[in-house]
Amino acid sequence: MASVNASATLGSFNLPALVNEPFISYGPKSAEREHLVQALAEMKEQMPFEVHPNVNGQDVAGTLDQSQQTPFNHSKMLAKYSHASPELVRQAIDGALNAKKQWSRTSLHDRAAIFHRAAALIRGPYRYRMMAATIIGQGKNAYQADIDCTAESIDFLTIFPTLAEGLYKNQPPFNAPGVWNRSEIRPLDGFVYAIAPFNFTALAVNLVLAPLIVGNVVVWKPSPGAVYSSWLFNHIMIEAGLPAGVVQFLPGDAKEVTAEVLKSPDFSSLHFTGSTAVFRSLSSAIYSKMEFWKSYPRLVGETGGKNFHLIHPSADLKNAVLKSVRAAFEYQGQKCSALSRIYIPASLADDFKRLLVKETEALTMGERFTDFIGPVISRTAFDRIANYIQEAKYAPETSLLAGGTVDDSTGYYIRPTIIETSDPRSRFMTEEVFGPFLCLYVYQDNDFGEKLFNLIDTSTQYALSGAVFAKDRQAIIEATDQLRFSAGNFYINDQCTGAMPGHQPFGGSRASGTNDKAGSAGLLSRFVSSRTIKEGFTTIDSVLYPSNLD
Ligand SMILES: NC(=O)c1ccc[n+]([C@@H]2O[C@H](COP(=O)([O-])OP(=O)(O)OC[C@H]3O[C@@H](n4cnc5c(N)ncnc54)[C@H](O)[C@@H]3O)[C@@H](O)[C@H]2O)c1
Ligand SMILES: N[C@@H](CCC=O)C(=O)O
Repeated sequence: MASVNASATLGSFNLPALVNEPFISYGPKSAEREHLVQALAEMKEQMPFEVHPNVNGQDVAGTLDQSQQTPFNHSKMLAKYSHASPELVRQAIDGALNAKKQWSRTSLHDRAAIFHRAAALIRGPYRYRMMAATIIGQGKNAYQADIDCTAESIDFLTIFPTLAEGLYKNQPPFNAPGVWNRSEIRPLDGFVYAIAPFNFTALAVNLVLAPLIVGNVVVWKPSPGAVYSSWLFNHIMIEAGLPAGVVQFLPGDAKEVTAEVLKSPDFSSLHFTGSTAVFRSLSSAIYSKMEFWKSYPRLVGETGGKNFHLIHPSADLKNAVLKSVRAAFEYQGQKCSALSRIYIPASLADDFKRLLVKETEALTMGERFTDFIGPVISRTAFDRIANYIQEAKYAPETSLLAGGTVDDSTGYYIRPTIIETSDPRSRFMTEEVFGPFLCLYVYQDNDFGEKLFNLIDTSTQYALSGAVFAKDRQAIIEATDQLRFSAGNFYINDQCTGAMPGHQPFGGSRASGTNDKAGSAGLLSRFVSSRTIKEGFTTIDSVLYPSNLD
């Protein structure tokens, strides 16, 4: 019998106050830029690093036959790593279930202390190593890495304990005389399986931490495109005091690891972020054998998008253009929220396109601090996006406005590309590309209203992120109302990317996911299976009620 953690019984603690992690500028001549330059140089000197699965708190050495290249230069390896075998996956599940006996009894405040300690480690001694790992490994510039692996990761680490405390405090409002009703926030039966995407170090952090803070144990398959930053985060959690086995870090063949995980009847939840196709196939596999599981598995998945900007004739043109360029091309369009289709009124079209193209063509590509654009993540992504752009360039209904060229001689570079189409339901306006590709459609000003809203709402299967740009309040009111189900994150006169935990809880519905919102209390509640306790303080003298008496 595991011992009960005593500290919960010796005080009613308050968590540290929430402070949003500020962004760092990394401006010219700043001290932080110098630190980062040094960390990047050191990492390039030391790489490739060796990464192995980490099970029950130990690295389990295997054959280093996998590699994570840097997308800036495909001849350079950031890390060599080994895959978890099916046998190791089984050991990891057993170890996690064993670790759960104590972790599920550990008080929220002790779990929170580990989270806050990890936040302090990222804020302090690990900041520049995390930055360098995310920049070199995932192809980000300094700003994109900072908002991700430091600011957003730290925000998840500090906000989850506070959100969990809110769940804990959510107690039954009624107590009859002589009765005390209580809700106990138990973790799910079994273990949670987390599968992470490559594009945000912080999203892996979210996938692991949300189940963890409410007492679950997590078997985690990181993305092959983010192995090193993921390993580093796991290492930080261990250094912060996370007990062995609570998180099992399992880089591996996605299908093989998943097949092994789904052989365990103790699988209780899939926490997934990635493409719609993969989440759908996993959901089908899980739903197809419901009688096999010990409980009803919770499926939580945040997936793809075809995100829009709708420009009204009254919009501030410059603001709309500049934010559209950022939304479409920051991090090479490899954000699930990236702008990918834009609707422009005919009255603004010439000026809008002129400025849009000018600003896009001015963006430089490369590895320098001054470069806004970096490479796409991998050879597979490069080939897929390059082929897509080729098809878009030569389709009969399109014309190329900017970009359209690619270069994989050193890294996986694709010029930010803008295509105009005369067919608003063409595949270029409806399919996710997940790269630096923007499709533009010019509508007649008179069509702003039901006809256009209906087009935006029904032309794709996705409903992740979108924005309206207008000065006319009535236009804003109508768009906000009519596009209610077209985006889980809706922006007014702001770009459709850049959601931050605790500010804009993020997620979409329809084919974009289960919309449980990363970094929200709603998400935590998906990993909770509460127990209601009723305690009676009074005794009774008779079986009969007064209504039974003569
Ligand atoms: N909605 C969101 O919050 C959000 C956030 C980030 C990324 N995304 C989406 O993620 C996608 C890009 O990320 P990606 O390229 O890493 O996605 P992906 O679907 O290719 O991979 C995601 C994860 O699934 C694993 N995987 C792949 N095939 C699998 C299989 N058959 N079985 C089990 N696991 C499998 C991968 O190894 C990886 O760990 C885009 O579609 C993007 O929109 C969504
Ligand atoms: N928080 C992010 C989520 C991006 C998904 O990949 C954003 O909205 O930019």
